[in-house]
Amino acid sequence: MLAARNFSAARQTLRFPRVAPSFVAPISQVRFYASPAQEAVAKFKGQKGSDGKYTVTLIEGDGIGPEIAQSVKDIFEAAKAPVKWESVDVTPILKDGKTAIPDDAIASVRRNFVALKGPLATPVGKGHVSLNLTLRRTFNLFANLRPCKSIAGYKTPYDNVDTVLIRENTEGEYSGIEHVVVDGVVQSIKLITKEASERVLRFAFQYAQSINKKKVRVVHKATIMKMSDGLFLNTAREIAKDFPDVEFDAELLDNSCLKIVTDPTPYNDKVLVMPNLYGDILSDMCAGLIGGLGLTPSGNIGDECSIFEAVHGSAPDIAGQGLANPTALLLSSIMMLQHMGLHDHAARIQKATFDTLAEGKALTGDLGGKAKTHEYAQAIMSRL
Ligand SMILES: NC(=O)C1=CN([C@@H]2O[C@H](COP(=O)(O)OP(=O)(O)OC[C@H]3O[C@@H](n4cnc5c(N)ncnc54)[C@H](O)[C@@H]3O)[C@@H](O)[C@H]2O)C=CC1
Ligand SMILES: O=C(O)CCC(=O)C(=O)O
Ligand SMILES: [Mg+2]
Repeated sequence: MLAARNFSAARQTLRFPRVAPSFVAPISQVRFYASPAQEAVAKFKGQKGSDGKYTVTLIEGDGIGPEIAQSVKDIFEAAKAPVKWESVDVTPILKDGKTAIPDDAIASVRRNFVALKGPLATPVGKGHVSLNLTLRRTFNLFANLRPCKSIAGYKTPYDNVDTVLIRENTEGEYSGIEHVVVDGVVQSIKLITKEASERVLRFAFQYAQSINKKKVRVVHKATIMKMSDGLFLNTAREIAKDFPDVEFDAELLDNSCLKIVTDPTPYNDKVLVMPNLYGDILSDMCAGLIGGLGLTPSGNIGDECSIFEAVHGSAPDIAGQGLANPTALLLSSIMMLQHMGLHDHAARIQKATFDTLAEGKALTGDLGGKAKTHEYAQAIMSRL
């Protein structure tokens, strides 16, 4: 028992090593999601309404979803962001025997071209397939962009983490194609296609160029999955020829994990691109380097529509208690504003957020503070 308590105390110290905000990098000017690659790949097609606002689909999600979505709505209102939310219900329906997203929700995203999404829980073992994956597939959101940057003022073992991870978002190990071969033997199929690989790899190179990262690195396990990861890697080698000014190399996934947690700084000049599950796992790992899942945003990018969401899930352990950190969803909404070309609003909200974090007076519990979700949001709003 004592050992368990000591372990828990040590873990708290490791996870929440707060110090005075001595480390202040010029992060508030950083654009998480630069637009040039977006312009090339998936230009935002939404139009302002007669009220001067863009309509954005809002999927509040499960667990902490409604709490963090409320913070984003409050902050957008305080910042006078020209956004009108259209809330939709994505409780799954059965269509032709398969789990599907309700038609109204699909129509809303198609009409608005952009959505902000809270986390959606997936039952373990039995039950419906992941609605997150279903959404990504429905709208062909082929690239999941997951930037992860140190937060000024929040001290972690590494001060200057700046990883950019791009995850193939529609197939791979997430395909969910499984069957029983015979009793006691199941098979799960990792599906990799050249078409989906090409799309996400091309996006990775374009994105690297647009944010002035010099290198693209494929993270893979083609030593073991010679055909599937082999196809992904070989496709990357082909695509790399179209981008002679971007250096290209590859690394085995297990080695990447070791190296990133040992010292993430050599990854600052690279964009990492990889099959679906590797990106899922590595992005949570990278979040751990900067203070946890409360801080990392993402964008699911497609040709037509794009959906922005936090890297984290529904956090059932803290749901409904006002303990959630809304920063990850807020940074995702900032990526969304940038995607929509609303750069001034994005920059204002981003500055207010990073200044609040750097000051350190109103932090949520995951960052070692005592503020409730709405109190932290209020602190951001007071700077707008
Ligand atoms: N894109 C999505 O919608 C995702 C959905 N999920 C789903 O979420 C459910 C829960 O999954 P878990 O493994 O528990 O992962 P999780 O990401 O929900 O939570 C992991 C840990 O991080 C903490 N955490 C997460 N977000 C936080 C925030 N904003 N502020 C403070 N602490 C935060 C949680 O309290 C928990 O201790 C599952 O049903 C899973 O399928 C998981 C990941 C992504
Ligand atoms: O769909 C899910 O349940 C999990 C999704 C996930 O972990 C992710 O998108 O990072
Ligand atoms: Mg995940």
